[in-house]
Amino acid sequence: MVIAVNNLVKIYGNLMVLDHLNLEVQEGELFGILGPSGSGKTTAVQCMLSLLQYEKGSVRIFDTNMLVSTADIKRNIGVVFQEPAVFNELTVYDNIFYFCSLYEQDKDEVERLVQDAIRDTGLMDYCNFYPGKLGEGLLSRLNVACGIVHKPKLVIFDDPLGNVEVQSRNRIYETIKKLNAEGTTILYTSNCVEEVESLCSRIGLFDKGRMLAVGTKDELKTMISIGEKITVQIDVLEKEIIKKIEEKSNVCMVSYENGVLTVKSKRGKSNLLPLLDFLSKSNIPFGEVASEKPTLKDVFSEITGKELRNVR
Ligand SMILES: Nc1ncnc2c1ncn2[C@@H]1O[C@H](COP(=O)(O)OP(=O)(O)OP(=O)(O)O)[C@@H](O)[C@H]1O
Repeated sequence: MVIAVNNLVKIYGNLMVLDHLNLEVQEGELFGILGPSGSGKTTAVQCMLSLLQYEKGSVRIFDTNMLVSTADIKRNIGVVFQEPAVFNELTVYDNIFYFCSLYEQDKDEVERLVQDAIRDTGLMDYCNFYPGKLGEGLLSRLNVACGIVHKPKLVIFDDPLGNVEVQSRNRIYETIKKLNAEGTTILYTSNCVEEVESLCSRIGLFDKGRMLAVGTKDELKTMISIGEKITVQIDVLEKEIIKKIEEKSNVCMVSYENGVLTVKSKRGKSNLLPLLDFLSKSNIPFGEVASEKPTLKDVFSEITGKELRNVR
């Protein structure tokens, strides 16, 4: 176990931000914490790293109690927050060099690690730039490079991307996947479903400071009742027909808005062919048809009743 969080409680005034949080991340995992804005993700990360004090509970990282004074395991942890933590008076190269030298004394080794980080984050053409001259995407890449340059065994990314443009976003995803493939354990927090779904091997659905469900994306999708979502374009649909569709076995939700019929059905046999057959027999002309499996967004909203942000 690389991270073991046990019954963590953090209170601000009357607000219990972390409500007996439990979390286990195993060696080699790319574990995602998916939760809406304000659910307590950053607070959880800061408590885990002993950057914040908490009321109750314990945090063990690499089998050691994580305390403010626990300096020796910090060498093995890299942290990337969304807000870039770099020096504006140092160039891109010097920033990465500085952060690496905090952990590594051997100059040649530092040089080698810095070159690796520059290559992995695609900053080769920007080594002599100052952070103030970089756009948001490149600044984010520099922030990542500074957090991972010393090749820690665990990297924690706390919603690192904000509104970063696609090219830098994809570059950072590639960097994270490569780190993980090389054996680095990763904890990644986000409120973006697509991001967590495509990156993470195991995901914890998180709200109000609690872990609601944990599993692979496929495991999480089997936890809800919806098995299939069908959408059909129909210009005009009478209420009577909608009622008949609602009455069909296996159907759990029907809506008709802006010329689109949506039918959600329970797991089991697909409803697609019977539905199209029913529409044809009822002489209802229809256009484009789509059938999709539930997404993590559906899982989250069924468990919490809340919507999560989708693709950025
Ligand atoms: N220093 C503080 N004092 C009081 N309340 C705080 C403090 N820091 C955070 N909070 C509150 O704790 C809750 C959780 O905040 P936190 O930043 O951990 O959430 P988050 O999930 O990381 O959100 P986001 O994705 O927007 O960063 C919020 O309601 C926030 O207002």
